[in-house]
Amino acid sequence: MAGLDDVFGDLYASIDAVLLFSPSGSYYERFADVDDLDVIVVGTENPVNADVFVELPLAFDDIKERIKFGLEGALEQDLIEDGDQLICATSLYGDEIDTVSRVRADAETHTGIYDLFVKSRAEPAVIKAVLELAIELGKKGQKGKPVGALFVVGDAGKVMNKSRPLSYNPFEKSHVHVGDPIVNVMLKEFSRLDGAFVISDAGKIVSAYRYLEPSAEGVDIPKGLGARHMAGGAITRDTNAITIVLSESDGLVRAFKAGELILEVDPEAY
Ligand SMILES: Nc1ncnc2c1ncn2[C@@H]1O[C@H](COP(=O)(O)OP(=O)(O)OP(=O)(O)O)[C@@H](O)[C@H]1O
Ligand SMILES: [Mn+2]
Repeated sequence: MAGLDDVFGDLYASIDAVLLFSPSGSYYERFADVDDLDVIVVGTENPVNADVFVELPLAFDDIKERIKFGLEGALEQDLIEDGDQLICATSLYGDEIDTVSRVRADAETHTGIYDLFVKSRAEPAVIKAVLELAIELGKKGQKGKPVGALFVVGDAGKVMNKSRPLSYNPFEKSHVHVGDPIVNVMLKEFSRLDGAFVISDAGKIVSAYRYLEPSAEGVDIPKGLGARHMAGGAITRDTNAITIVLSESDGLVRAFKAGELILEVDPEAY
């Protein structure tokens, strides 16, 4: 009788590496005995202490996004090469790995999502904290109503030079950083009001209520989005900041870098 290997064996025949998405310790250890196999662990954290690790900024509910980010990170770190045949083992239905996909590494589908976190001026942890905040704000809104918000992260001096205050700056003399629970409450309160938050490379909140005045020439943002997104996109071309924008109208969180839309996530999925 033919075994299942005859059918599913093609899936893992002559692959170049295995990407394990958030494996448990025991699952990861089972790969130690497999000869000549490159194992890459991908996840928001690395509790198994894998030497070869790609960090995800988010758990990515959408499996395609998760794999895309993992591959992009692995390519950037030179762990895999364009054209490599890979097995991605991840979880779809629960916490355990239950899904195996065979994919080909394609350097051309580069979205910039890995660069956004790892190669921006601001610290990756700061960008991640702001992204989480925007997602949380998008999920809950302000007293049940949808809210919009614009966070400019990194290169704060230049961003301040390309913007002006709309109101008094509640962060003027404070030394507060993103990620601090108190700050999250404050930011949510202030996000009801106009303008942008300006955050430094290290996560210090420099200002709220900034009206951005970048040159928007040649900046392309998706149709249907307005001034907040235009300003949010354009400031990332004029400076080395990245922006995270929560839309009041469609509820999505978007990230821009170098004038390009890099990431679009639905807060409801997290
Ligand atoms: N240049 C700017 N700098 C900072 N904030 C801005 C700027 N332009 C607009 N905003 C803010 O964005 C808010 C919404 O503007 P608008 O509806 O035109 O943007 P949008 O891109 O459609 O965003 P949304 O999807 O949230 O509606 C404004 O009320 C204002 O607070
Ligand atoms: Mn609008």
